[in-house]
Amino acid sequence: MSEAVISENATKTIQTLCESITQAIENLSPDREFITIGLSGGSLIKQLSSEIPNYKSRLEKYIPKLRFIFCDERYVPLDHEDSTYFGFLSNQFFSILNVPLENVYHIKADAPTVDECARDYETRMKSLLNKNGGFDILLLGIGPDGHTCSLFPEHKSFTEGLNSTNIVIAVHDSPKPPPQRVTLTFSYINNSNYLFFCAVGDGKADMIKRILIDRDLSIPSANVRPKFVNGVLKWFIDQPAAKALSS
Ligand SMILES: O=C(O)[C@H](O)[C@@H](O)[C@H](O)[C@H](O)COP(=O)(O)O
Repeated sequence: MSEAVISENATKTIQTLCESITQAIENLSPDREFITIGLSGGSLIKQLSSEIPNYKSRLEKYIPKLRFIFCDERYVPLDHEDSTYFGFLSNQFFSILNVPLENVYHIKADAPTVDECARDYETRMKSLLNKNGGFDILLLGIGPDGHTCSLFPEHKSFTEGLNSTNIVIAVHDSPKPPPQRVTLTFSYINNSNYLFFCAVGDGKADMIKRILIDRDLSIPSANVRPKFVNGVLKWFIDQPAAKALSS
């Protein structure tokens, strides 16, 4: 199932996203010992952290089951301002929800190389895969160039991300700084149950049209599609990001 939910502004978009995350957790919970949630970086960090307190009471009883991973992460120290983990920590996301930090699977930033960092992260990801061989809920952002996670257009990360059988690959020369990153690959992204994209602002409008109307598969984000009949792909978009859809 694929759906686009257009809200009038960024705040409403994030509210709708948080409502869907909460419902997905409620749906999955009866059958699950634990539920994996993949986080992305960029603007999503602040947006999610500012809205999530409103969902705290509904989420409270599920918190012990939640396991957080990162859909991609920058290979920088864990207390570096570019670290997505640090971004969520410093915006109080985990503390607001009382998530024990041992349930947050961050990269080993002191791995000697980004390749070793990717291999180590993949090893720890394996125990979190669900029976479909994917994750439960992935929260995805999209860049103005159409990248998602650290899978960039016209870049080795994209072809490798499409073809690799690894869960996690290393990126050495990301066009968006910082250059060294690790990222999930498409097969594991697309094996996941709930794929929630969040796109706000008119900087995303052209890409949203090329993905949702033109179905342009040269754009990495357009290749995010659940493989399972029950898989859900939902785009949470504000009016400015949706402005090219009706023209
Ligand atoms: O680490 C990163 O850079 C992200 O994980 C990246 O994939 C992000 O989600 C998009 O670039 C959208 O970012 P914005 O919402 O800030 O445009």
